[in-house]
Amino acid sequence: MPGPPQDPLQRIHAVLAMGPLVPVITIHRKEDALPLAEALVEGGIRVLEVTLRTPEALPAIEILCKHLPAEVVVGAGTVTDPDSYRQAESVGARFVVSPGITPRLLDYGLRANAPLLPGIATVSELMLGYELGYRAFKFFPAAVAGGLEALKAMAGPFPDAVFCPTGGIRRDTAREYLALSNVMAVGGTWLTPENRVSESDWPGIARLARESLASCLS
Ligand SMILES: O=C(O)C(=O)C[C@H](O)[C@H](O)COP(=O)(O)O
Repeated sequence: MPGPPQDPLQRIHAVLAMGPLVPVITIHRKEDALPLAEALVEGGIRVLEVTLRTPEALPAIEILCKHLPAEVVVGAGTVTDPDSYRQAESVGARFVVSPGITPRLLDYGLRANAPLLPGIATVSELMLGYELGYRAFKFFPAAVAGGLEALKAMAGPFPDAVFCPTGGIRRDTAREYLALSNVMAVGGTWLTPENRVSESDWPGIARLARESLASCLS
């Protein structure tokens, strides 16, 4: 049997194929990282994106990579330049998500250990990535950048491009995005509501994940 794909451009497809829902997580208290992630995993989530928006993010990624089961993939979000990309890789991030693209970021992603899911909001941005060989993109901010109709339109000229729309997606709209043939997964913060995290309501987080997955897969 062939092993896992070596090319970062293919490896990001393998990450997106692991689970249809990607929680976008911001960690404010380091001690929340593991119980929060374990609750999501208990609810059926297999891919986690921790945003590099707080000083706790890198230590949190390191903790999660060390303690979560190997079948759970932890990546870094809000990566905007090669320096933060390198930092994310150095703590074990298995993939990297950017909200947008820059030439330096796209170039680094071609050589990186952790594959890149580059963020695009327009066809021209998609084409910049496409020209370098990227075929999987974060579509951000999905709801305001054209939502379902934009993704349907992109399938015409770019039938082999796949997307993880993120931004403004909630439990009731996730299902509609996932029904599109070019959407492999959807991301969002709705899976980790701030009030439940601050109250350490881990059973509530697990339940929300389970219910969201069930409503997307039914
Ligand atoms: O930080 C990044 O790299 C981003 O691209 C932004 C996140 O994906 C959105 O903040 C999702 O937020 P919601 O719209 O609340 O689901």
